[in-house]
Amino acid sequence: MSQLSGKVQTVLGLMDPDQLGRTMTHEHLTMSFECCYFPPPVGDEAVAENPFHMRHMHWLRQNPYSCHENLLLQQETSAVRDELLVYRKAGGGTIVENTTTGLDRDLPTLKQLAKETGVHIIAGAGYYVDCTHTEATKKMSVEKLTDIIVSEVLHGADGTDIRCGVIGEIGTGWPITESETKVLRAAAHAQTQLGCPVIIHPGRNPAAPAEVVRILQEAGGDISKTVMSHLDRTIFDDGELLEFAKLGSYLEYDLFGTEMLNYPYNMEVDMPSDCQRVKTLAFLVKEGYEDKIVVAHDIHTKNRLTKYGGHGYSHILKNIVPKMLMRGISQHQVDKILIDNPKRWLTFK
Ligand SMILES: CC(=O)NCCS(=O)(=O)O
Repeated sequence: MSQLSGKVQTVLGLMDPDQLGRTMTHEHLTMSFECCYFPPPVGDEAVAENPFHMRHMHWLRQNPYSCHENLLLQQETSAVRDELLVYRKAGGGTIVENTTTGLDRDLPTLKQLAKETGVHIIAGAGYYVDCTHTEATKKMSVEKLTDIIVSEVLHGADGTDIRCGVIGEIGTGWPITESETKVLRAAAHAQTQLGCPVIIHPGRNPAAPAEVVRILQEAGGDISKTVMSHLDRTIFDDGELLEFAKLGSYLEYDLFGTEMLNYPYNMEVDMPSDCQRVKTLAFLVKEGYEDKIVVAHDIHTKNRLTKYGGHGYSHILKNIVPKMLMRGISQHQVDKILIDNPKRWLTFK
């Protein structure tokens, strides 16, 4: 038994899991999403240069990835601080900050935000998707990658003594690349050593989540301590969703607040509305998965902050919870989704 056993690890240190409270399991507070810039539609280049005006709000919601400045969430620490204070007032306790290597992780800023706002912040270890892996990362063995991830949890990351409390979001695409496969194996090996939670960003194909689970399992990973993120843009068929749910990971709906007509990274996808997300949660609850659901907003662009007319980090607590209750999810089940499930997942074995 390690000293982490039975605890959760925030950027301010070890904590009793009962202190977590309501938890968003997938957010970003400071990061860059420049790696995923997507050119604007032809004719919209001028708007993309300077979209932060009321008249461009709709454009920005529809094309969030087509404006370089919108991808620089790390420029908004002051606005994020204000939002976290609102989150606390709205009854929020904890945020799992999923920024890993490749997305400009900034642990000192996370620590400062935790101190200033009283929100518990849990930082992520490991690597984002292949296009952000450096040549050095791509050359590393699984053993070396494992050592780095373990060290980020036990000793601190990015040259600091600030420790990560979760592995991920580990980034994967579709098909999963060789380098991403090595990182997945390393995440599984590190999880075996540490008994810690893991969270995955799957590729944008309905088969991607199950393939990730297969690779993790083969490497000895604990799927019951793993969250599969972004299911709202990945699996659309109820039958396929139930097949995936049987594999035993936590099922994360983490794009609450995102409403867009065209999802640029996969034009086949019709991004669901929040009402459709709630309907899917109610379906999963009815099918017996209330102990496996977790939720979040995955804020990763500026336009989703309230400062820019977005929904902010309190949208689920303020607007989605009442809708869940209206659609037949009980208060007890809501508490499982917001408190009990994240707590179980985040507690080191
Ligand atoms: C930061 C991040 O990876 N967000 C997910 C964006 S996606 O469009 O759902 O893949």
